[in-house]
Amino acid sequence: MRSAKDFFAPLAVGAPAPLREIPARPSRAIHFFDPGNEKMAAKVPDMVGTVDVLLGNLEDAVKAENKEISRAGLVKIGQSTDFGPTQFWTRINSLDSPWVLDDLTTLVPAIGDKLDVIMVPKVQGAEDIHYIDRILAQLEAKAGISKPLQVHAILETARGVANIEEICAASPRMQGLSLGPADLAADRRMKTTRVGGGHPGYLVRQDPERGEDGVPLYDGPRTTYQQDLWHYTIARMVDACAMHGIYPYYGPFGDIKDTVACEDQFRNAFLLGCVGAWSLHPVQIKIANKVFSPSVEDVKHARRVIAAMGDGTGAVMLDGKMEDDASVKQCKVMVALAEELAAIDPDLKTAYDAIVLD
Ligand SMILES: CC(=O)SCCNC(=O)CCNC(=O)[C@H](O)C(C)(C)COP(=O)(O)OP(=O)(O)OC[C@H]1O[C@@H](n2cnc3c(N)ncnc32)[C@H](O)[C@@H]1OP(=O)(O)O
Ligand SMILES: O=CC(=O)O
Ligand SMILES: [Mg+2]
Repeated sequence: MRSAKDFFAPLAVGAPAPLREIPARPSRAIHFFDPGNEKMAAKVPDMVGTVDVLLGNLEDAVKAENKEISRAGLVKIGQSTDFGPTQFWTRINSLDSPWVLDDLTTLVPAIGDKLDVIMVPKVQGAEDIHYIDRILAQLEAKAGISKPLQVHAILETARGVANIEEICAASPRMQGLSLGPADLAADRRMKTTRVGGGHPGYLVRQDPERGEDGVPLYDGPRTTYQQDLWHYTIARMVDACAMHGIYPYYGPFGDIKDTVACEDQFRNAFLLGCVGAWSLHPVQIKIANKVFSPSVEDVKHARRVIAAMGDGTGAVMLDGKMEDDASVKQCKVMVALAEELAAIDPDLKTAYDAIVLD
């Protein structure tokens, strides 16, 4: 572990100084595209400004024989696109793969000044982040890059979950974590074959009714309630990220056609503290943008509480409910997010500006 005094020192002579704080940039949808797929790649320039993050994916979902084509496609897109307000990320291949070294040594010199964040899959522990941290510093120094690249780790191994705090704390480059439910399910030997989302078998059942003699009637009808397979991991990820000042994200939802369940999964993540989710198909961008933007009703309520609370101390009654120092802090989280999003999303700005406090 590095000492506190050299934590923010560059790891290579000539590399940019690490960031002291990770900027809170809107990232409601991290939209995945394969830069080697001509049809998808052709859509990228027109998607700028419609999505918070465009991510050129080089890892899983890119066939082994296409890895070089996708990498070259990403360089071309990076060099020829003006990303404006949209962040530009990539997901590199895993650290044990034959492609990752070429990913890094190609991408950083060619488009390192355009890339905001490098997503690293299958991170197991701090040692993986330390490896990336040093090599990025060397490549940034060689390429004369002035803005440090940030690093995002996918939480998709059991060891990664066990080491989550040390991963978050491993480098000042750490921007956030995403849940990777597909690889994590495989690594944990969970018995779901889905890419994220729920499972009808993971449920609790209503207690049986009792007869007049008090004996349970086990053969009567009983409602079942499907539970969230990912609750524990998402909550753990949110705490680790909040503790380290970085950002948690829900990952992929593979049932592209089930837009309703996708919205539910994203909303659960939003309510628990995530700032965004992955979009695998254009249809999921709209869902993420909606879910991860506070509703007009929530922003209105938050503003009313803040107004009613004056200096933010004490307790008041509003609509029959007690509000105090703690609830005003919750409301400030909501309003701060609304303000960040309004700054980049004109429709949201109009909707939030139209709020009139009763
Ligand atoms: C577990 C994990 O690691 S998840 C992360 C890795 N997976 C990914 O990145 C998957 C990314 N997405 C995809 O590959 C595709 O969306 C698929 C395979 C899921 C579905 O693809 P398709 O069957 O072609 O979808 P569909 O027919 O609805 O596509 C409609 C149009 O949107 C385009 N499109 C589909 N997905 C995307 C995308 N992610 N980005 C941009 N355009 C897209 C298609 O090229 C097609 O274009 P066209 O109208 O010009 O023909
Ligand atoms: O990479 C994502 C996953 O779910 O696996
Ligand atoms: Mg994965």
